[in-house]
Amino acid sequence: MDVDLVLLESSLWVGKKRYWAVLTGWHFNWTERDKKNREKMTVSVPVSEVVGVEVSQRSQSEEADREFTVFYVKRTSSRSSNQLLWALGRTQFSCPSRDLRDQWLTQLRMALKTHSPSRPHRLLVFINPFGGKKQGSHIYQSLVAPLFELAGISCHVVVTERANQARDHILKKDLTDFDGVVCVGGDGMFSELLHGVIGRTQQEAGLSEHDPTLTLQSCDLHIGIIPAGSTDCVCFATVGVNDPVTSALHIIVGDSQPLDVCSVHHGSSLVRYSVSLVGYGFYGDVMAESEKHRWMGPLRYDYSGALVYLRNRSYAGIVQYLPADPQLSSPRDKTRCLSRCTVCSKSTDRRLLAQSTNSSSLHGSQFSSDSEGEWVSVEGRFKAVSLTCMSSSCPRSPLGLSPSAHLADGTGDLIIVRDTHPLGFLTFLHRHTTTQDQFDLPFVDVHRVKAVRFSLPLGTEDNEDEDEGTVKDEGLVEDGEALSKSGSQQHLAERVEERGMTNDRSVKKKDLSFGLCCSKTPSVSVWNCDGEILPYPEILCRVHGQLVRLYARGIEDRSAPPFTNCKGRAFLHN
Ligand SMILES: CCCCCCCCCCCCC/C=C/[C@@H](O)[C@H](COP(=O)(O)O)NC(=O)CCCCC
Ligand SMILES: Nc1ncnc2c1ncn2[C@@H]1O[C@H](COP(=O)(O)OP(=O)(O)O)[C@@H](O)[C@H]1O
Ligand SMILES: [Ca+2]
Repeated sequence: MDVDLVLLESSLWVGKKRYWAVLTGWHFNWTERDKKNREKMTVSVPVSEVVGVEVSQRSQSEEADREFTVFYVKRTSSRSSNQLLWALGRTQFSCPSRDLRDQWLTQLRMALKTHSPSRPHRLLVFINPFGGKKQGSHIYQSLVAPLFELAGISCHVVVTERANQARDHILKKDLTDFDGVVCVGGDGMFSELLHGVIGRTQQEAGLSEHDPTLTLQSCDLHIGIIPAGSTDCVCFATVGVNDPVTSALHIIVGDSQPLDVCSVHHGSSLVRYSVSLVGYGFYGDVMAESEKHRWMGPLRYDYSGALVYLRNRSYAGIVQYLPADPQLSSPRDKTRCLSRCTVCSKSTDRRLLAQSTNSSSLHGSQFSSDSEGEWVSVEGRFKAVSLTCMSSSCPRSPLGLSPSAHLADGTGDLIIVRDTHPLGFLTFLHRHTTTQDQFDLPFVDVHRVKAVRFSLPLGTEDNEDEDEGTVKDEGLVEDGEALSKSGSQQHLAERVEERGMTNDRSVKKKDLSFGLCCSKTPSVSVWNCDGEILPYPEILCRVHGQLVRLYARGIEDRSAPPFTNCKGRAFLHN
């Protein structure tokens, strides 16, 4: 166990008040002392949450030469939503002498280096100028860049000019020197970084992303998200709030949150990765519809949601799933995955143990779905079939698609909403916006799973006019191009283009939502994969535990302070 040794202590002044300041390896505390030297309130900042230390910016004077300012993470509540935000706290201290000020500066900076070693020094930042309300560049320049500068982080900034530029950059360019990659944008922009980072890591490890049975190499390069998109679900579900300053501070302090990732395959090819939503039926139709209304900004989802709801469609399908171990957790256990989650920690322990006992290392080893248990099959008509690796909470749905899902337990939650009357489905949807249990409905089932397969019943008219065989042999599909292993790429690319399967969501494509104007009700829907539309109804999804790491720490439990008062005095949380 680490001993909290005192590195430096002295009397310091803040304004006209005198404090006794103590720096240990882990905390910087300052306690007010009254004239009789009695201790009053203590403010305590974990060293890991100190953003930076500066000498006084005031013009040179003897007084200014004795001052230094400490910048640190300060927790506040948002007035409108009562969510926990992080802001920049600052306290200016005055020392009895310049020598002592220099000692404080040296010791604080040294403590930061030694006790907060995972901080990034150099970041590659991608800004999508068209995401959400098109505020990405402004948000970065006005709120984030000054904080990174204060923390001594140097950044290479790329303002994207096309979809997939960020992904391609990460896949192809030299990234030596970068500690992490950051996106300023929405879930689509995050997805670009996700694909870049996972793809690059597998290339370097010599692993094929196309084989769903292979255990992929987990990625070292961290991903940061500055929310500036429409849903910003990944940020909300991993930080607890969509606030650029809060996210920038999590990046600065070098937080590290492992995240489960689902790989989505069609035939023998990887189609995409997902962390939040792989959804068929309602969510697929909403995404397809919303692309026609992108000009509305984030409101396009509310509008399209209402339109799709009114269409009242359901789709036939066969859902098969591989259940996760029910002893470990359940999607109905009413728990929440919070910072330092024990369910996720146990999953980390199991992974470490597996790595240490498997001499050939876990990575690259085969996931045998046979030895992983029995597949369960459900056939029927569904309003929606969704798989999420995490809660997928977002401002529209503060507890999310699956409130008890875990960020890093190696499982996903499969939510099956069978065909029901419109009012029932409305109740289900509406419960996403309240604290009522959306799974406590007779037409809804939820399962914690390791893998899911979806297929169409024999004889279903797949509104894809062409032969399935051609598609099956082709590869990873992105933005209308087939990044494939083999096959008639041009043919597939044309088909994808025709149906509007594109990653460039700012470009309006041909209607693929089979709107109200069509006389024939479609028998198949599309998949919404973290906001991208997939060109195949028949897919296989596999959850990869803790495949990537974000600059986040999960949602902080407001009832538990981030540090403990070991000396039993009255503490004021910063
Ligand atoms: C009567 C009230 C109905 C309210 C329904 C609320 C259900 C909300 C669940 C939202 C889950 C969101 C999961 C995240 C998905 C994102 O990856 C995706 C792309 O986001 P972005 O790149 O920021 O545009 N967003 C969606 O799929 C939006 C779904 C909206 C459904 C109404
Ligand atoms: N410069 C650009 N022009 C057009 N599309 C872009 C650009 N940069 C990124 N994109 C794409 O825009 C899509 C949506 O971006 P995102 O930042 O997620 O915003 P939103 O949340 O509003 O959908 C992403 O899928 C991304 O690939
Ligand atoms: Ca999970």
